[in-house]
Amino acid sequence: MASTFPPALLPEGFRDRLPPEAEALDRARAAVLRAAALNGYNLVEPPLAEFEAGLVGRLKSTRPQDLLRVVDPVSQRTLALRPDITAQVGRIAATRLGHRARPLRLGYAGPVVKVRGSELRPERQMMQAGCEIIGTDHVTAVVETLRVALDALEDAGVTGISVDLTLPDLVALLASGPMPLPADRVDALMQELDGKDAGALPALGAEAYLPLIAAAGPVEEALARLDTLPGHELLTSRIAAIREIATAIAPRATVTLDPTERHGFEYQSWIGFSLFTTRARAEIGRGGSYSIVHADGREEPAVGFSLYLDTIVDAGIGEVRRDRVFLPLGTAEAAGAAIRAAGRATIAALSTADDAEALGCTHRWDGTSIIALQER
Ligand SMILES: N[C@@H](Cc1c[nH]c[nH+]1)C(=O)O
Repeated sequence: MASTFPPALLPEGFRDRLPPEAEALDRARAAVLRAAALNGYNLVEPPLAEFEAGLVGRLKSTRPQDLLRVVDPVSQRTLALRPDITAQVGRIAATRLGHRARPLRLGYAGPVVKVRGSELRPERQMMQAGCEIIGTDHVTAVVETLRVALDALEDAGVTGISVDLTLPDLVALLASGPMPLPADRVDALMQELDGKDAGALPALGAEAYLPLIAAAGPVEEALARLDTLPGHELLTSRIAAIREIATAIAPRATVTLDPTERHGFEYQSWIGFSLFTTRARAEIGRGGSYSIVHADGREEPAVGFSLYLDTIVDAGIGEVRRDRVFLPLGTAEAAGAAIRAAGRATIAALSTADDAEALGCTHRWDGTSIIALQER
């Protein structure tokens, strides 16, 4: 009979996680939730889908075209799959937890779905896990979120961590104040800064911004270059904040600064950061400050981070092999229970034909003790 299955089993950007990666993903997720709980963040579990209108607007940046949407036959309304849990945490903080004392600390973990993958990360479904502090975006809160992110990453077995700091709203603020530039040129300037195209700045009348291009790299050198810009209160306070953050996390991570990096920071405000490991090309996380829009239009400051657990797992991090002990048919239940209590997995024979090695067992129970199987 001809197969009725489609030639590609899954849509582009979606995949099955198999062993041992599925287990590594689960472990990474547990590491984030442990770090969150130990640092006083309470867990929230928002749903996978909600009304489109609920996901757009809360953080001022999500656009309907960035959402994977469906028309719900039940409500006759457009639903969207969440592309980012941070916006949902913002909704919860502004509504059902609006009365709770601030700062409010919330943690989360779950899958998110993007309408499009990126070059470095073609997957459209990813596991996101993170923490948000709602009620402040002070530098002390930024330092705390970075420390919790580092706790989680270290617990997950990630090494060679670097943190790339950025100042998402810096150019716009400088242009509207201390380093004036007509509003119609600000977008062009930002694009040239994205491309680090120093040659294009004079044509825009934006020579003053040249030091921003040079001010990318290891944090101390980058700050020294930023210091050469004429002293403005705004810049001085940002430089001081970057120094404070860098000093606080430097013992645990390499810190770099790219003051004009905007890519991926659609809603972050004064500070943003990307997390990397030497073992993966793509980011393993991102975060920063932002504001949550309440129903009455009031904006509440917040700061947080999200880790992209798939990138960690794809780098081969977090795979822990557990001993697998084969229990021949008829093994006493108590014997298996004792082996499991010691943290080993048991694989019980269901028939005399079951083969320990073929089933991936590392050991076998011989009725009195655990015998290692030969390495194949
Ligand atoms: N959710 C953002 C990162 C973030 C968390 N909190 C603030 N920013 C992202 O995945 O890019």
